Amino acid sequence: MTKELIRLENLSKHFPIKKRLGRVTETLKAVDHVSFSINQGETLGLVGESGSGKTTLGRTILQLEQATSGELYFDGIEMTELNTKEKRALQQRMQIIFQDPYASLNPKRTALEQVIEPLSLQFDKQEARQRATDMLAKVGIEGEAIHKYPREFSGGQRQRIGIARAVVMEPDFILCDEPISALDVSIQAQIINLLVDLQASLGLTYLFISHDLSMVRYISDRIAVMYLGKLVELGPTDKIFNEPQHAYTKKLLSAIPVADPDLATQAFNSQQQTQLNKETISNQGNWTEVSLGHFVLKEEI
Ligand SMILES: Nc1ncnc2c1ncn2[C@@H]1O[C@H](COP(=O)(O)OP(=O)(O)OP(=O)(O)O)[C@@H](O)[C@H]1O
Repeated sequence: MTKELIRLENLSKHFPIKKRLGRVTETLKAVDHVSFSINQGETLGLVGESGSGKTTLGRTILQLEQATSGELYFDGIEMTELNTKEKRALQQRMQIIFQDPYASLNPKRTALEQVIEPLSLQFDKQEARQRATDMLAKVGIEGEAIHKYPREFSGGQRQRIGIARAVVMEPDFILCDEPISALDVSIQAQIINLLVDLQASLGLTYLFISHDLSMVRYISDRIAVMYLGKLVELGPTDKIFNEPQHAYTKKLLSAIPVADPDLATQAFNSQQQTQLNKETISNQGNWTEVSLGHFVLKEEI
């Protein structure tokens, strides 16, 4: 049975823009009244051109940014109202995989130490070491390699360590923020396959941000399209690619080479999934459901 893990209702994140004499004269609406839900075990692809608000939205969901307004539910709990201790407890269940694994890893720590670190608060030394070693093996870093430093690994191997570090905490949700865009094309598919395997074996839920629409198409059950801080279209992957509705989505898709249709394998169409998102979105007005689970913003931006 499908279970909703994350729900956003009218979530906004605005940044003040300081102009003359340090006075706030304008606001940048990086995320503007965004509503959708993500189900357990699902991969929701998040696309949009640079600056459309994808990373800010992801960071706000993880509570690394404080929402300006709106509601954010994680496993049924409204997160924006929690105190720091309660928030931390929930944040353990959410992790992030960054674009640049080199920047996110500590250059002075070995692969094993990097993965032990988040475990050390929760487990004794021996248990943390065993769990870290097992997780590294799961992502393909084994034997003497676990004692090497980030600079001694290739980009793909470093991303494997970054993934091990995120997954070892047994999270429910992972924000994958451009996890392959810094890697060689030849390595990208391996990392994507690793993410897919881990999702299947551990029941992970992904919000997958990427500029690479072919990859988003391959990995995502549904796709959300952002434009200037707003969600403009949301639907099953095949609908977004084959029958895009919003002018911006059409433009975005027309800018890429036609992706291999064989890659679009995971259209996500369960009735229940549709109902959950219908409820969330229909509250906001101004949306049309063009086909089952496929929503388009009516207003012009
Ligand atoms: N801390 C901040 N302070 C002020 N403005 C910010 C901050 N973080 C992001 N922004 C602005 O918010 C807007 C959305 O940025 P964001 O990084 O979320 O977009 P994005 O879609 O992820 O872009 P990219 O694909 O290039 O990563 C941009 O105009 C950005 O300059």
